[in-house]
Amino acid sequence: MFERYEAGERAVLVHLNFSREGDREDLEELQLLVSSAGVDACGVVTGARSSPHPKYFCGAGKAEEIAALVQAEQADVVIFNHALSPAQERNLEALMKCRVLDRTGLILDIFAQRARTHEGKLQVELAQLRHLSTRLVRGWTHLERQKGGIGLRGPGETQLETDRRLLRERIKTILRRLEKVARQREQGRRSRARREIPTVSLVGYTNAGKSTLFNLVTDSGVYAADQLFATLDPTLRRIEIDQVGPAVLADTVGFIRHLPHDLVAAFKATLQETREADLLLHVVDAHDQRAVENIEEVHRVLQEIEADEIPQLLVYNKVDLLEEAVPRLDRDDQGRPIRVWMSAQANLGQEYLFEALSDLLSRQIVELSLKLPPAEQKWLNVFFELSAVQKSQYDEEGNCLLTVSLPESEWRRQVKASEGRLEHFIIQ
Ligand SMILES: Nc1nc2c(ncn2[C@@H]2O[C@H](COP(=O)(O)OP(=O)(O)OP(=O)(O)O)[C@@H](O)[C@H]2O)c(=O)[nH]1
Repeated sequence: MFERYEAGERAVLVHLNFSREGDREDLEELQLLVSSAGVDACGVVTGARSSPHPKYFCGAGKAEEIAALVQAEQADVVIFNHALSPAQERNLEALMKCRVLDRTGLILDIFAQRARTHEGKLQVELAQLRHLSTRLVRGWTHLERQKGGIGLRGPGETQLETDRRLLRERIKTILRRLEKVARQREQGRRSRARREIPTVSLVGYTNAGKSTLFNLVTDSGVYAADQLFATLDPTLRRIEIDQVGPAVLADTVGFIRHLPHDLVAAFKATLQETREADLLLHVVDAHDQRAVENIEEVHRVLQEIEADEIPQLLVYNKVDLLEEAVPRLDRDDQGRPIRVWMSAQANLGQEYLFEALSDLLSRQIVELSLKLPPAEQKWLNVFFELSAVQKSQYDEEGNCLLTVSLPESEWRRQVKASEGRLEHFIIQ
């Protein structure tokens, strides 16, 4: 993984409006991302365009304006709140005489700073190398060799061919290692399923307070900071829940608007943990004016990664910042917990969270009687693997009569895997 980061660098931010809706927020988010990277924004250039310009992304006049600001402010880097093509980046760097970074590059740098686990680091490096491989061109890297810092792209142009080969080899090695890590993780997941330990995943918009909540609940030292993406890797801890016993709590990376799609793919394994969860704790910053939009955005992403059918508990965090709200647990008409109001930082309302966890997870075990015809008895192995079989016997026709007990979410997953057939074998 590259160490490309230097705190205290001065950046000029560029944000162009292509449509009116949401523009202001996008710029705010860029500013958050930049401060999260430890960079000082020394100027902002905004503008409007109907479509990107092929040479500089912005128009030539706007590019001159940015270059003048870079000069006046002695900026180290220019950060575009957009996706630039490699050619645009090169053209801009030649004109600005400083490093130019696009939104993907910036987010990658933040990921690189924050990755802690082996798998997370490999994923970040892979995404960085892929981003870099499209940008490794003759006559371009001279600027990067002068000094370190964000946006440093790597090897020099005289080494171009060697660099390309090394890059390909490195990518292959990382892919092999990632495969191995994924296999190990899958084994871990299976053995958890065998022991029937439920998994609870924290999800939520970035900066909602997931890591703080994770620390409070598990009493461990996961890094929490008032910065975006303080969490990159799913961090797993065991917790004890009344009437349920042990459960695994997973902290995951925060969601963000307009996360470049190739980054979502790069972090698929990070999100994998979320897909396999029995329950999602959807943490919301109750004090954020955009709380409702953030909830919608998280739902949209969960849908994208096919985690939207997993039961969810909304955790409205940071109630200490609200005048009217007090820690409490809201239930629906059937008495099912739907919302917890608490403060992870001020340690308020933790008991409501545990009450809801106990209630939701103990409700989730289903017990079913099934009659599997001879042609469908591979399912017996599946249920044995999951330690779900309570009783099994055969009748004269060779049907297997069995009673299974397993988490509702696991049952739903198996029904899906059987394309719905399993449901026809239930006997009342
Ligand atoms: N006032 C207040 N601040 C909180 C509370 N919980 C978390 N914070 C603060 O909110 C900021 C973000 O918290 P994190 O726990 O890092 O948030 P996160 O959701 O894990 O963030 P990402 O890793 O970016 O996804 C930190 O400065 C916390 O101290 C709370 O209950 N009240």
